[in-house]
Amino acid sequence: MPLGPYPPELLTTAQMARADRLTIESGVAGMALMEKAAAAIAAAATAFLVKTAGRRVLVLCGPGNNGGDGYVAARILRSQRFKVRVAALTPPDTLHGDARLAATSWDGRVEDAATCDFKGVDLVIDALFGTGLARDLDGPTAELILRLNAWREETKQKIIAIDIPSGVDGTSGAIRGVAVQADSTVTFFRLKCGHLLLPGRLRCGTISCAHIGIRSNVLEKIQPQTFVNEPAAWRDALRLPSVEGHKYARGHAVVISGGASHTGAARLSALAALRGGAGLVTLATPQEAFAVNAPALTAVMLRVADGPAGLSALLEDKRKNVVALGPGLGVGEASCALVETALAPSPERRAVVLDADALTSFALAPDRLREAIRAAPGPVVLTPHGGEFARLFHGQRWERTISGAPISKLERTRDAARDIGAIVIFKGPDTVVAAPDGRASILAEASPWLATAGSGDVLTGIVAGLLAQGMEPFAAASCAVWMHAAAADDFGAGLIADDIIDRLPAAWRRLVSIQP
Ligand SMILES: NC(=O)C1=CN([C@@H]2O[C@H](COP(=O)(O)OP(=O)(O)OC[C@H]3O[C@@H](n4cnc5c(N)ncnc54)[C@H](O)[C@@H]3O)[C@@H](O)[C@H]2O)[C@H](O)CC1
Ligand SMILES: [K+]
Repeated sequence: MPLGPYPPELLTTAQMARADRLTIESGVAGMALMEKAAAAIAAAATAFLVKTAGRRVLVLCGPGNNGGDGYVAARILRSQRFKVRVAALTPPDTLHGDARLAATSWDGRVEDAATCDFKGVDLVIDALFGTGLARDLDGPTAELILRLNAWREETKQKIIAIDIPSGVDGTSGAIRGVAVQADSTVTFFRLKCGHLLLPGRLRCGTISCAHIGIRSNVLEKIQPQTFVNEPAAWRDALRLPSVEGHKYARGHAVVISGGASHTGAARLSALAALRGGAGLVTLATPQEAFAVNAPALTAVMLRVADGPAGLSALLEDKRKNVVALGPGLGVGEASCALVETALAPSPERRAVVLDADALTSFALAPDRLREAIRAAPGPVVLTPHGGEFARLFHGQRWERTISGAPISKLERTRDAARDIGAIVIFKGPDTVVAAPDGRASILAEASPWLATAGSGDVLTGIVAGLLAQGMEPFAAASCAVWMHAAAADDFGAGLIADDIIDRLPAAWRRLVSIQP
């Protein structure tokens, strides 16, 4: 369960190391950063121990500066009269730099972590590895982490991780061999991508971010491209209705219905587009499905549009500025032709949202979709889930990075967006949105109840609704993902897709109440 709101930027471990270097070059001592980091950890530990009346802390220290933070936190906690034990992977006199200085500030005993026990311990502080983790953990270190996790499971006692649970790759969220299962993670300056990407996020517990004296202006040099998907990242781009505005000023979205036996999905998208803020929404239906769709619609309008010719005729109305298709559309050549019609060159910068069958229809011919997107006059947003993503982008690099970590969902989405020239919303519990120019956002938290039939159709509609209002496309895609999650969060347990639509006004109210 992460706990927002967080600072907007997300960093890779290399970017964090650069922030650290730039700060030290500007005259701040590395030890001063470490003292502040350790103080934040000690404060989190104290809050826990006071609440539980526990007194006994075990700090597990690794060979680098993460371990250094651990030694300093141990010293601070002992000065507060907690019973503190320190166990280390390597003897303190083998450490270097700030870690060595930190270790000398601890004048107590240092046990061997490989053989230490957890008897009577109320809280473990994991200071084994942080952002310097460079390869998979194995041998005695891996055994220690397995023992630690088993102790937590058995005793229900808690673990606080310094910076990131040891074994989680800060950049990708991958587990490098094994990883600590923390209850709480205290990180510094900015969250790392691996805090929000799965499976890393599930190892962090609640995440908090402490300020340790690194100034935000270092980001001007680092230029992060990845953001937490929270309103701070896109609230300025939101279009709110103006007093003198009319419905056409808020755009007209067209959603394409499937055949008579597959109409529900597109109706969910259409209603969500309206709730997403489009001024008008038309459901374009094949003649054969007209009688099914007509009695099921009220505020959404209905027009017959058979095949590409019917769609072209409908789109002659220049005010129809977004087309969304895919939900319930069917997989095959007929859907490819409809997508190509929606993307066809025209003087208008009409936006297109492609989901579900509109994506799967191109699985055997992704180049054909790429060509159509390249020729499209307006922004294009694709909303694949894992299966659709794998089908469409199967030519992607899947191998590991130089350090051996798997390519993350973030990088795969970014590659896909660049490759196909569209904004890609890669759905899941850690939904990533990426734009062809490299910007990306990661959703911090989503209700597991969102994994329900029709949920994706609703997201497609919200994207269309926001694009219809003229919102900048990357912002619109990120905002749609957030609104979808916020509506689900507002509803709570037992959610079905229709409930997400019903709760979109609550998400709007949250957004309207935030001052830009
Ligand atoms: N960034 C900041 O502003 C601050 C960071 N602090 C803390 O420092 C760590 C990062 O420290 P670093 O020394 O770079 O890395 P680690 O401590 O995570 O570990 C590096 C250490 O471990 C060895 N190593 C790496 N992978 C493995 C492995 N799989 N098996 C065995 N050994 C491994 C590597 O060779 C190094 O020796 C950051 O997380 C913060 O906690 C500062 O204290 C505050 C400022
Ligand atoms: K750690």
